Order: sequence, then structure tokens, then C-alpha cells
Amino acid sequence: MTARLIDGKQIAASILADIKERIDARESHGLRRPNLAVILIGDDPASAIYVRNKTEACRRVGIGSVPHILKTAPTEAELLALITRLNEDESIDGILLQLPLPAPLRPELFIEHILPTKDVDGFHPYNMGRLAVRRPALRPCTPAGVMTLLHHTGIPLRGLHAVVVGASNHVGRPMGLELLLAGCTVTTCHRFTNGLRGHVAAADILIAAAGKPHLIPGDWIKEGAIVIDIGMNRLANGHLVGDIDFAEAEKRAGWITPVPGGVGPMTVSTLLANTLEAATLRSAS
Ligand SMILES: Nc1nc2c(c(=O)[nH]1)N[C@@H](CN(C=O)c1ccc(C(=O)N[C@@H](CCC(=O)O)C(=O)O)cc1)CN2
Repeated sequence: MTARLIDGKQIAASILADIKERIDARESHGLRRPNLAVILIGDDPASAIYVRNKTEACRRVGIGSVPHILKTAPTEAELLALITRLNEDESIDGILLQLPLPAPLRPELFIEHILPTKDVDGFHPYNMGRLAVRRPALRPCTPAGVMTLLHHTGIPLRGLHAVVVGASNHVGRPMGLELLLAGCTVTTCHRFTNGLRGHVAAADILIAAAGKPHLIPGDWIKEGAIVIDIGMNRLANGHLVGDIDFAEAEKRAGWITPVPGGVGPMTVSTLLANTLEAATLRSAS
């Protein structure tokens, strides 16, 4: 079997086109364009690229981006004060705090300071809690983007056994909650899990989010499984690879995402969808 490719780049592009249409329609009803405040701190080159991609995507769909690029790290008090200002600014619909933050800044402190209604990353404990109690509001972007990819396969998800490898706060954990919401039986594997191979081999849906290049050999994968690789690992030679050995995995999987061009673009399109949703809810209230 050779797996069918799930083309995240193409799916994200069609979502962006849809967002643009909805923003144009809002404008024709006299509503202003949504605005996203973007906070980037420090000089991490990957973060700079991701923020550039997000800003460019905003421009394409007609979302205003309001940059706060802080080359030298602010104090905790200064960053909290900036977020307070953005929370209170009626022209701002969403606040993006690009992660990781340089040490010693603690991400939780700032994420929890963002108004949940402007938390377009969906990382605030309020938004995570809403997902946990099956009443999602603003959803974490990468897991929500993965659900869109899964729905694009057309395969009914209810009752399938989904295995998530990785239990991070912003990806693995909310990924498990999304799959549960979709009616999957969910196993989450993490650094203390024994017998990873056995768990992987049992997966109808395998989601790799460990951040370890080629952690999962292709021959562990169940024949016909849906395989989603969230891992994005830059090798010393500059190549970007996932957590799964793609070349071997595509011989066994039924469906598979590439890296790059799979989950990454969905993270960006979901962020913009969340920004539009936040703006829509604000204009309705
Ligand atoms: N505030 C946030 N910070 C971070 C998030 C997040 O969702 N919110 N996620 C990651 C990084 N990330 C978004 O910020 C992100 C990573 C990768 C891509 C992407 O499109 N990747 C491309 C390849 C790009 C490349 O060549 O490097 C792909 O997979 O095709 C988008 C967003 C951590 N921080």
C-alpha cells in the first residue's frame, strides 16, 4: 500500500480563501477588519519566520496585524503591562504571544493574563477547560488544524483508536481532548510510557507530537492507519523532518501528512480563523 497524502498546504490555502471572503462580506456590512496583535520577543530565527508567515497570511486575507517586536526581553511587569493595554484596546481582536519566550520569562504567567476572548492561540486555561468540558470556544491552533486534516480524509472518526505521542500543554494534551470530542478512543504516550512500539502499532490514527526527529520507525505503523506528523525538527544539514520516518511509513499508512506542508500551514490558517471568530463574537456582543 502507498499512503494517500493529506496536503495541509492546499487545505490551509482553501481555508484562507474562505476567511478572506468572510472578511470581505463583513466589510460590506460596515464591520471593520479584524486586528491581531503580534508579540515577538528575542531573536529566535524560527520564531521570526513563523511570525513573518502569520503576518503575511493576515495581509492576504485582510486581517490587520499590529506588531510588537521586542528585540531585548522586557521585564515581567513590562510584558504584563503591554498585554493589559492590548486587552483593553477595543481595536484589537486577538493577541498572539509567539513561543518560546526567552528565559527567564514564564509563558504561563503571560498566557493567563491574555483575555480569554482575545486568546486566539487557545492556550489560556479557560479555553483549554472549555475544550475539556466539550464546549469549545477558541481552540488551540495545531490540534484544531489536525482535526480539519482528519475530517478531510472523509473517514468517520468515531470509535477509532487514536494514539497521541507527546503530552505537551499546547499540542499533545489538547490534541487528546479534540480526538475525544470526535468520539475516538484516545491513548496519550509520553516520556514515561513503556512499550511505545505496542501503542503505535495499535493506532488507527497516529499523531506524533514529540519533537524528536524520526522517533517512530515506519514499520511500527499499523497497515492503513491515518498518520499525522506534527513534529518539525530542523537537522544540522538544514532539512526539516518530522517525528516519523516518512519514507517507510508511507508504505504502510492509509493516509499521511508530509513535513513540511502538512500540519504547519494548518496552524497558521487556524490562528486566522480564530482571529476572525474572536472579532465576530466581539462585534456581536
Ligand atoms: N504562540 C504560538 N507559538 C508557537 C506555536 C503556536 O501555535 N502559537 N506553534 C509553534 C510554531 N508555529 C507557530 O507559531 C508554526 C510552526 C511551523 C509552521 C509552518 O508553517 N511550517 C512549515 C515549514 C516552515 C519552515 O520551513 O520552517 C510547514 O510545516 O510546512 C507554522 C507555524 C511554536 N510556537
